[in-house]
Amino acid sequence: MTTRSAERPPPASGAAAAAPSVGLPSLQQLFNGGQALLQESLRVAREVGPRAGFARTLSATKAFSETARDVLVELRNYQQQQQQGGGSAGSPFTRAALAKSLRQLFERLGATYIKIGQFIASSPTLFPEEFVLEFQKCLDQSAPVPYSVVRETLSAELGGDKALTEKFEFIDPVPLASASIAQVHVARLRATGEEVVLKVLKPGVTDTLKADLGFIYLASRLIETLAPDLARTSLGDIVADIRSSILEEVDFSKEQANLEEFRMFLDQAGVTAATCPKVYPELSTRKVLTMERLRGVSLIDLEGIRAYTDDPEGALITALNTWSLSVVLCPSFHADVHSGNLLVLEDGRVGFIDFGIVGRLSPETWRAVTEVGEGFVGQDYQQIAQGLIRMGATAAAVDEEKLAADLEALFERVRTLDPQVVVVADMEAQTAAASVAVDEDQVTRLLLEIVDVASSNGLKLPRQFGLLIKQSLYFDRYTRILAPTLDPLRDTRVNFPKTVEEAEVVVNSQSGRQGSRRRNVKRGDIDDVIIDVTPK
Ligand SMILES: Nc1ncnc2c1ncn2[C@@H]1O[C@H](COP(=O)(O)OP(=O)(O)OP(=O)(O)O)[C@@H](O)[C@H]1O
Repeated sequence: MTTRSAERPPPASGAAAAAPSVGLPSLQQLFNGGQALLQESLRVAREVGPRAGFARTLSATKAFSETARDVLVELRNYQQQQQQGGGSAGSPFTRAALAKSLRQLFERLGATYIKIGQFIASSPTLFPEEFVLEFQKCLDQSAPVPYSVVRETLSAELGGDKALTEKFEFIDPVPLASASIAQVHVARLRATGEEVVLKVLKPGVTDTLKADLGFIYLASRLIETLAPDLARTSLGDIVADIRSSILEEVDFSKEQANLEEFRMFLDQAGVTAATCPKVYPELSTRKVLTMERLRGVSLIDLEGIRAYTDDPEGALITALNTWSLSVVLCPSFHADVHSGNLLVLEDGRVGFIDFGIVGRLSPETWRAVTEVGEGFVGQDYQQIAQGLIRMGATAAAVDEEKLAADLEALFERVRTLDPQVVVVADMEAQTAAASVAVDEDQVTRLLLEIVDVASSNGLKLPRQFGLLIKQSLYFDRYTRILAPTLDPLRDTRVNFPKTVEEAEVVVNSQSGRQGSRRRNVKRGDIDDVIIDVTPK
């Protein structure tokens, strides 16, 4: 991850920086900004290249016109209903309707925009509720590319056809999974007979990303130039954050590093009941990630889990303990523990997969999170309020008492939430999937409520906090499914270490070892920045 300052585009020479507090830019500012923009445009155009840029423009035009057509149809239906005196159709002019059209457009625009959609979905501290909820539905399933194309990438990345045949005894031409950016194939290593999976970047993704991100960057600069007021809402920061987060996901060497970091943490903490795929660095590049295949079932597949362990509750506690220990002891934490990424393996261990999105916390934020956690355990809402105030950014003083009261009311509601949103064990696969979707939607709604309480009290919370809480809420849901009678905050089998020292005590008591297992944690270059989207 990068810091905001490292990624932030340089200010247009004078235009944005010297913007007046209200009104239109002066001619001189427009001239300066325009010049800078022209230079940027030429640079981006050079980076993208004429072919990629042209092809992208064509496909984007098609996506825009399809979406415009859909919006027009909705508009016509709405008008007809209004004329007939009916009123069941929702107005196409609401923010929710706009969010829906935008989500459909993003799906049509493909990889970059699907990733942006996912970024919006996971950033309730940044975007309005309607958009966060709508973009949860952003589908990341795309048609698989033919194996011959995947094979070309594998060959180019791993040393040619001959090397492929030497290294792999078998590569399954039918993909295990296919998403917008990557496709996953099962394979077997010739040398050891080990079963692996190959996560392969789809061809053309990088060109599309360059073209799209270049366009988005230029659009944000154009807005900054034309509307200096908006420039002061940190638009550049948001674009920079989106850009760095997307680029991280398509560079598999980053995911490799995240996996290795997590494995090292498991090893040093002596965790044996959970694992993540081992990476084969000699068979991995920026476009190909070769890793151990984990065989198992999703953490919410209660019936499937029972085939591997007679203690589903124990599996959940292992997942929970491992994840919370990693937040404290590992430089990064898994920031996408949705049900497809947490497995119960055939040998009963818990498997974490997909480390494309990770979070990192600065020491300050971690201290504040600790305070919030302590307050939560002791139901001390004053303390939770203090922690939130410490980690957030405020323009004016926050009324601590009122924030504490609002939080108490919110958590009361959370506790009494309808617990019947569970996946029934013997459901047909499709029905089960639908239930889970509802479940994940609830998780997001809860998070939005917390963010809402904070912002209605004048607090802006860092994006990393949103990521952290979202994972906690996922675990809360899994508890309702796997261990409805478990109270994680009071059960002595569940550990929530609040500091590195406490985490080490947990580790030592589990392993019977003494001494410090503290990693050389570098938390200084963390990007838990607060991005302010409110016009000042
Ligand atoms: N190490 C592994 N062992 C077994 N299956 C795996 C492994 N890695 C990935 N898969 C399978 O491939 C699918 C896609 O992998 P992954 O989640 O890493 O890709 P992704 O592009 O980030 O997908 P998504 O956006 O759905 O999370 C997983 O849901 C899982 O079914």
